[in-house]
Amino acid sequence: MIIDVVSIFPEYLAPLDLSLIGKARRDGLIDLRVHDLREFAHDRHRSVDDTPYGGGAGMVMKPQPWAEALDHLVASAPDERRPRLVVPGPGGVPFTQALARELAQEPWLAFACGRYEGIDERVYEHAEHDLGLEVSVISLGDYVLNGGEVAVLAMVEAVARLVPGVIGNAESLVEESHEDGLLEYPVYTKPASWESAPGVTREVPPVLLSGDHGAIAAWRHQQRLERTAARRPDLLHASQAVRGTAGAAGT
Ligand SMILES: COc1cccc(COC(=O)c2cn[nH]c2)c1
Repeated sequence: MIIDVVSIFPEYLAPLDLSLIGKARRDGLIDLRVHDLREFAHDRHRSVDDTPYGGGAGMVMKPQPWAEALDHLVASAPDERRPRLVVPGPGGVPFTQALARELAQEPWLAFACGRYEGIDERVYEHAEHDLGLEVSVISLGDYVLNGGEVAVLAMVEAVARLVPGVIGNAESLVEESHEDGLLEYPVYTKPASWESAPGVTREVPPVLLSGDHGAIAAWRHQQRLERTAARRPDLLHASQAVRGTAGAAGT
């Protein structure tokens, strides 16, 4: 998988050199390239933003530097291949584990890190209609960051770890939160009996020490249901909603 990231703060993406993602890059599983948007701004101040037409507070990112950066990425491709363009933004579709799985199937992703009040809309039009890119505006959540870099760190980590070979134990990818619509069960490790404070001992649930794998699986599933009901009832209702409509249709 090829991942390009364009940002006015390329050093923000340095953490992607670390740990599992860094190893995946060294192993050649992921080819990640970070580009400084200012390389494509040619005026004396290498400006990438200007005041918004129509008025309003803040600044908007100019179209030309972005268009030149995207043109450069596409031109760098050896053949007709095109990246899928992802623009993290508060106005995007929700980033979910399902969308991470979808992006992990893409051979080439390009992330555009917006800042200020956003990127001139004509950049999205240029990418889609002049470059023929699929453009996805994706939101991490309903809050506003100063720029897309932090969102890209999260999205790249969520996507890259799904690329075969990046995570050694593929087993651990299966039983995770959101893989099947439920949150994960509580986990424990040694010691079985732990003195958490003077005179206070905390035990591991006995079922987990029983060796009865059926009982353990049942307990874990029950824990997942209880946690999801408590913390994410929307996830439960979503699945019930689907069942409900199916039920209605089936009546
Ligand atoms: C594309 O233009 C902009 C403008 C401003 C900030 C950002 C960064 O993204 C977010 O703020 C965000 C991402 N998910 N939830 C919030 C992008």
